[in-house]
Amino acid sequence: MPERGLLVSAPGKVILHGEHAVVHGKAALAVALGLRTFLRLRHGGGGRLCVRLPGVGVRREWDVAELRVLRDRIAADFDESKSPSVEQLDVLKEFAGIAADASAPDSLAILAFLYMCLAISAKYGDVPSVDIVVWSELPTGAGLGSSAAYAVCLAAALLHACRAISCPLKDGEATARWTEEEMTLINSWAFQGERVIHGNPSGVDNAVGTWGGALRYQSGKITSLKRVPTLRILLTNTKVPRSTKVLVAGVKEKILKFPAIMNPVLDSIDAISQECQSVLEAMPTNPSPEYYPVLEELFDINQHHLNVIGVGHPSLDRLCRVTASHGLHSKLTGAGGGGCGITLLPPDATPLAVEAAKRDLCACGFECWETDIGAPGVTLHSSSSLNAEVLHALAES
Ligand SMILES: Nc1ncnc2c1ncn2[C@@H]1O[C@H](COP(=O)(O)OP(=O)(O)OP(=O)(O)O)[C@@H](O)[C@H]1O
Ligand SMILES: C[C@@](O)(CCO)CC(=O)[O-]
Ligand SMILES: [Mg+2]
Repeated sequence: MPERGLLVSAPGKVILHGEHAVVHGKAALAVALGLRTFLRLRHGGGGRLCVRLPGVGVRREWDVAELRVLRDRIAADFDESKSPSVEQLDVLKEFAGIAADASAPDSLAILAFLYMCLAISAKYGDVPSVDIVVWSELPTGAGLGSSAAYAVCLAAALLHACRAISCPLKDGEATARWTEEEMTLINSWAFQGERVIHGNPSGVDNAVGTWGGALRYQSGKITSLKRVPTLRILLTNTKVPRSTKVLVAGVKEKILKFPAIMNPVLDSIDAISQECQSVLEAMPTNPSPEYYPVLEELFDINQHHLNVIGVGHPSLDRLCRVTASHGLHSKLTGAGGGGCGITLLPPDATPLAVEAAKRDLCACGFECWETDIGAPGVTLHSSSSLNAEVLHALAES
């Protein structure tokens, strides 16, 4: 890789089943999306570190010397297995002029950046003098893992800048992936970044952002699905804003208040993930309609459960009603409370029915699109793969 810099990307994700339950030790099934976050890092020199995050309206620049002092102030023995402490985050907030209880997208993005940059540079090298810009095809805060894709890109780029991971890209190659061991390191640091943004993440989103494909995740254990059929999924963004951190905290509160009522619901969600995995692994790669009634029923049951644990929203109820009126089954995906829903499109759904459903969803003010699933995880790109459109967007940001 030339010293000029690097370009990395990581995919968003769709959780088929197991959101929220996965935070409490149950299984989740998740697939990587064909929508990605990109990060370009350029070695700057001049002792400055510059970050541009156009998706959340951030443009910040610091003296590397100033960041070194800050790092030494919060220095502990930083490690990829250590959570950021409240005290460390308080010092970073004060430094960046962020209110103690701030939860705005730009504040959380800066905080995650500062933590990851200082922690990684403390462990592996020095604070790098670089220019970083991050942009995304993912909607922010809509349930598609934008925070994890951001954290995975940051982890890969900062580890690379500190020479803690190699440069797998060979001359003439457009893209390359890191080794399993390096991806494990990227994933662990991305998890710490997710902790800054989410408070108490399960780790499923950063696992998908790192490894890509389709996987089962439970208590940190990642298993690739044996076989993933080509599922057609319609994604719908209700555009209702919500915060994963707040929703995850709300579920925890409900479980503590009504353990005997909520724990069986989480067990049932776990059984749904199990059942869905068995069906997916039994399905032929090419879609076959006979498996779909079970998948659809599992969507319906889980959507009810997610309402019971308090993460539904009237906009998501509406989404489910609209698609049901066209014979299609939907559930929320990610943290819920608004954000995105997914609709299963069986091979025997007529193009007319799908088009009519899309039209009615758009008439509700929602945005919907079909996208590929099972995309590759964190990837290093040659900088020549930046197309004109992207270069223009970078110049504008
Ligand atoms: N492209 C980006 N640039 C900078 N920060 C980002 C970007 N994308 C996401 N973020 C950060 O992640 C936060 C959104 O994370 P949140 O977990 O609430 O939503 P999500 O990850 O999109 O959904 P879910 O966690 O349910 O899948 C934003 O508020 C911002 O701080
Ligand atoms: C809601 C949740 O289960 C998924 C968010 O995409 C939170 C998490 O697993 O960290
Ligand atoms: Mg998130």
